[in-house]
Amino acid sequence: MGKLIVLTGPSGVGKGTLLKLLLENHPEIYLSISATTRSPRPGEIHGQHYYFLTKSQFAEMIAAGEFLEWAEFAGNHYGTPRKAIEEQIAQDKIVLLEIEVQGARQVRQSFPEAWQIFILPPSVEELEKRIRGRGQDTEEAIEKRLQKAENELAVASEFDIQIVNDDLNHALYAIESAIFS
Ligand SMILES: Nc1ncnc2c1ncn2[C@@H]1O[C@H](COP(=O)(O)OP(=O)(O)OP(=O)(O)O)[C@@H](O)[C@H]1O
Ligand SMILES: Nc1nc2c(ncn2[C@@H]2O[C@H](COP(=O)(O)O)[C@@H](O)[C@H]2O)c(=O)[nH]1
Repeated sequence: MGKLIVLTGPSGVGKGTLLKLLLENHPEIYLSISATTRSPRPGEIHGQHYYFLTKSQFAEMIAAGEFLEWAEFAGNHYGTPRKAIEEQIAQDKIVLLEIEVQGARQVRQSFPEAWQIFILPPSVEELEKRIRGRGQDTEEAIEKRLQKAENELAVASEFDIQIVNDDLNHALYAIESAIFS
């Protein structure tokens, strides 16, 4: 059987940036594509970055039990489609989820053998700088995400390992060591 790795942590901490580098180094890793009711950001493609769904399509998937986990985050819904994950794990693959904290907690319940990595910012000030610097969210969305971050950072110790994303390459190396050692 393969293994399930969960990358979690507050919005803007650099999960997506680290993931991209990780997949460049290890193309054999299968990255789960989430569903969301959020609108696409410029350049985001349906079926590649997310499955962009309407609220009713998302609700239908919940009702049909098609999510491994799902959560409401900063005004939108996000969920991990179950089928692809189960298929890839059955094929012995390393499967990676990049999800927020409530979803990661659900995975802990349903998939206790999953290895959960929490990414921390060097400071809250730096986290805010990164979310703002990304320049892709409205002021309202940024405020919601920063508020959420406070509670998320408080539970970092629940997860198997905590990695500070200060220097990008150091953080990447720490993730690779956690997954492959
Ligand atoms: N180590 C780092 N040092 C400086 N800037 C960084 C670092 N890692 C990521 N960033 C920058 O921080 C911003 C947010 O990164 P990213 O979008 O990867 O965060 P995220 O955790 O995936 O956010 P979300 O959960 O909202 O998708 C980006 O502009 C990225 O270039
Ligand atoms: N619980 C889940 N969280 C998810 C999933 N896919 C992404 N996310 C997390 O949502 C926030 C916001 O993402 P953004 O793309 O709008 O910036 C971020 O923390 C993601 O990790 C999912 O399937 N389930």
